[in-house]
Amino acid sequence: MKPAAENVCNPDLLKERAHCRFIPEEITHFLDNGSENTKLRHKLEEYFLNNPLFDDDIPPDYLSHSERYSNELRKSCAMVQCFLNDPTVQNIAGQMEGVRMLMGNGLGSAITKDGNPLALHYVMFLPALISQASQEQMAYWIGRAWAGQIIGTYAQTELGHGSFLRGLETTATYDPDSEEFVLHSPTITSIKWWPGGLGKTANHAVVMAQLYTEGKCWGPHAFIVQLRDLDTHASLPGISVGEIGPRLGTNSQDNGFLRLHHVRIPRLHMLMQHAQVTKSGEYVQPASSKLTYGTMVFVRVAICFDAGRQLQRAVTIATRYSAVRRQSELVPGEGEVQVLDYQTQQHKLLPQLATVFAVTFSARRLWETYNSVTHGPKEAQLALLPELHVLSCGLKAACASDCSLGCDVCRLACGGHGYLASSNLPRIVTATTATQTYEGENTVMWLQVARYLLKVYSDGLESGEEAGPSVQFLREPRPDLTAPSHARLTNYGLVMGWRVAVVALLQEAQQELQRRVAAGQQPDRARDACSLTLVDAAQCYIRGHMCCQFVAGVDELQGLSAGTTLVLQQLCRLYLLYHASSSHLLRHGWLSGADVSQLEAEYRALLTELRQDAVALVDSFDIHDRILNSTLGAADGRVYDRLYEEALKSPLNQQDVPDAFNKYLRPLLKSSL
Ligand SMILES: CCCCCCCCCC/C=C\CCCC(=O)SCCNC(=O)CCNC(=O)[C@H](O)C(C)(C)COP(=O)(O)OP(=O)(O)OC[C@H]1O[C@@H](n2cnc3c(N)ncnc32)[C@H](O)[C@@H]1OP(=O)(O)O
Ligand SMILES: Cc1cc2nc3c(=O)[nH]c(=O)nc-3n(C[C@H](O)[C@H](O)[C@H](O)COP(=O)(O)OP(=O)(O)OC[C@H]3O[C@@H](n4cnc5c(N)ncnc54)[C@H](O)[C@@H]3O)c2cc1C
Repeated sequence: MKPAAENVCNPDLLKERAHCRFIPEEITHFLDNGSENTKLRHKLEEYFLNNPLFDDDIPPDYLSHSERYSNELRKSCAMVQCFLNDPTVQNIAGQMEGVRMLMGNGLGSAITKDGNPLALHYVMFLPALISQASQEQMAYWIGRAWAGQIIGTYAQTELGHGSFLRGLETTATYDPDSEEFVLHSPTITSIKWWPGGLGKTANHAVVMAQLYTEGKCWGPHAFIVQLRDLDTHASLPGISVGEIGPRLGTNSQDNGFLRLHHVRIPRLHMLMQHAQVTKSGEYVQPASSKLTYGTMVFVRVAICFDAGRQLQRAVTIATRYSAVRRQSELVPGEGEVQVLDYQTQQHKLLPQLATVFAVTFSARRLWETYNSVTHGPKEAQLALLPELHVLSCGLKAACASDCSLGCDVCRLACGGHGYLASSNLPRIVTATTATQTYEGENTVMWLQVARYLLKVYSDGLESGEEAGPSVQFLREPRPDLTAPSHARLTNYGLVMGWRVAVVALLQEAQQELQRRVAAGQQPDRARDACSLTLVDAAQCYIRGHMCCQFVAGVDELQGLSAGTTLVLQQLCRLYLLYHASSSHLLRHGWLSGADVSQLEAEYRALLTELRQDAVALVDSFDIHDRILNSTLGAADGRVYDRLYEEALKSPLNQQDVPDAFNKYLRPLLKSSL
C-alpha cells in the first residue's frame, strides 16, 4: 500500500520507491494467490476499515482487562453479523471467504487488535466438527455453529498435561442404562486450561477426554459439551468455568479453565466420524486412532500461513522505518545515513523478507498435501497420514520459530521506538511467539519429526508401510561429497547438503543409540540421551525441505516480468546462503571452509543488491496502514509526527499534574524537605 497523496510522503521513502527494479503488483498477486483475490481483499478492507462499527473509541492499550475483552467481543460479533447477514459483504466475498479473511491474522487482526474471542469457534470448533463428526452429527451441529447460534471452543489441554495427549485425565465414561457419557475432571490437574474463548465467550466446547466403555479405556476422544445456558449464558450445573488471567499477549481471547463434575451428555455427543460407541456400549475402532487428532493437523497447517503473515507485517514496519530513520555518519562529514544503508541492518531485515517467501511456498505445498490426504481415497489417506503428520509438525515448528524470531529481530531493528506499543511490534511479537507453544510445543513437534525420520532411516516401518515422498532421499545412495564446488554450491546442491546432514545426524544418533542399548541402557532413556542430535536431524530435514520448496516454487513461477523473477531468485538465493552458514553443512562434509568463504561473499553482495528493492518489496505485501497499525511503519513514513501524536493520547497526558502526584509524590517531597 502506498500513501494516497505522494506530497506528504517522507522523501526518503519516495526515493526508495523510485528505483524499484520489479513490478510490485506481481508480487502482491502472487501472495494473494491471484489478482482476483487481491481485488476481493481490497473491497473487504475498504468495507471493514471504513466502517465506524469497528472503530475503537479509546486505544485498547489504555483499557482495563475487562474493557478490552468487551471491546474486542463487540467488534468480533459485529464482524460475524456482517459476513452472515450483510449482502454487501456476501457479494464481495461469500461467507467462507469472509470468515477466512476475518479470522486469519490479516484484516481481522486489525479489527480485533488484542485477540478475537470468537477465533477458536471458527479456527478449531468448526474444523473439529467437520473432521470428527458423523454425517448425522454434522447435520445437527454445523448449521447452528456456522450461524453463531452456538459458540464453541476446543478444550484439550489440562493444567497437568498439554504435550502428552495420552496423559489427559478428564474421563468420559459411558453409561449404557441412560445412553449417556459422564464427563468428569477427577483431579486439580485434570482441569481444562488454556482454550481460547472458553473463559466467558463459548457456550459449547469440543472436550477431549479419555473414553471408558465396558470397563476399558480407549484413549482420548472428542465430545461436545454444553457449558452455558443458551439464553442467560449462566454456566450449567456441574460446570465450573472462567478465565485464566493475563497473558503475554492476545489478552482479549479469554483463554479459560473448565472443571467438569459428573456432567452427563447424550451418547451422540461423542463425535463419531471415526470411532463409535454403540447404544449397548461396544467400542467400534477407527481405521486409525490418529484420525481423532485431525483437527490439530489442520490448525498446524493454518499456523504456518498465519506466522508468515505476522512476519510480513513486522518486516514491513521495520524496513520502512529503516529507510526513514537516519542515525550516525557512515563516512564522517557526509551526513547521517538511512539505517537501511548499514550492512548489519540489511543482514537483520533482508533474510526476514526472504523468509516470508520461503514460508509461503512451503505452507502452500503443505496445504496441497493436507487436501490430497483429507480428500483422497481412504486407503491413500491412511498411507500418507504419517508424512502429513510429520510435515505439519515440522513446518509448524519451523514457521513458528523462524517468524517469531524474525518479528523480534524486526523489533530490535527499530531501536528504542520498536519497544513502544504504538509501533505495534510488541503486539506482533507476543502474538507470534505463542505459535511456538500452542498446537504442539515446538520441541515436542521436532521430536515427532525425528521419530519418523529414524524409523524410515533404520527400516523400522511396519510391514506394508511406505516412506512418504519427502523422505525418499533417506533410501537413496548418499550424494557425492567430493563433487566439484560448482555442483555443491548451486541451489539444488545446497538442498542436497541439508539431506547429507540429515543422513549423517541420523547415523550418529542410531550408532549412539545402539551403543547405549548394547551397554544396557533402557531404550527410551537411550533415545532421550540422543535427542539433541535427533532434533538437529529434524531441523536440517525441514530446513532442506523449505529450501527445496522455495527453489522449486521460484523455478515454477510463470508469466512474471524479468525484473520480478530476478528479485525472487535473488531472495531465494539469499535465503539459501543465510541458512548455509549453519555448522551442519560444514560439519558433515558438504561444504569446505573455502566454500563457506565464497558463499559469505556472495551473501554480502546480495545484501547490497536487494537493499535497493527492500522498500518496494514490503510495499508489494500491500498491507493496509490500518492493519499495520504502527507509528513506524505507515506507507507515508511520517514516523516522528505519528510518534508524537500517539504519545499525546496517553491518559497521563490529559492532566498536567496527575492525581497520583498529590497522593504519593507530594507527601514524599514534603517529608524529605
Ligand atoms: C480460518 C483459518 C484462519 C487461520 C488462523 C490461524 C490462527 C490460529 C489461532 C489459534 C489460536 C490458538 C490455537 C491453539 C489451540 C491448541 O493449542 S489445541 C491443543 C494442541 N495440543 C497439542 O498439539 C498436543 C501435542 N501433542 C500431540 O499432538 C501428541 O501427543 C503427539 C503428537 C506428541 C504424539 O503423541 P505420542 O506420544 O507419540 O503418542 P501417540 O498419541 O500414541 O502416537 C503414536 C503414534 O502416532 C503418531 N501420531 C501422533 N499424532 C499423529 C497425527 N496427528 N497423525 C498421524 N500420526 C500421528 C506418532 O508419531 C506415533 O507414531 P509411531 O508410533 O512412532 O509410528
Ligand atoms: C496462547 C495459547 C493459546 C492456547 N489455546 C489452546 C486452546 O485453544 N485449546 C487447548 O486445548 N490448548 C490451548 N493451548 C495450550 C497449548 O496447546 C499447550 O500449552 C501446548 O500444547 C504445550 O503444552 P504444555 O503447556 O503442556 O507444555 P509442556 O509440555 O509442559 O512443556 C514444557 C517443557 O517441557 C518440554 N517437553 C514436554 N514434553 C516433552 C517430551 N516428550 N520430550 C522433551 N521435552 C518435552 C517442552 O519442550 C517444554 O520445554 C494454548 C496455549 C497458549 C500459550
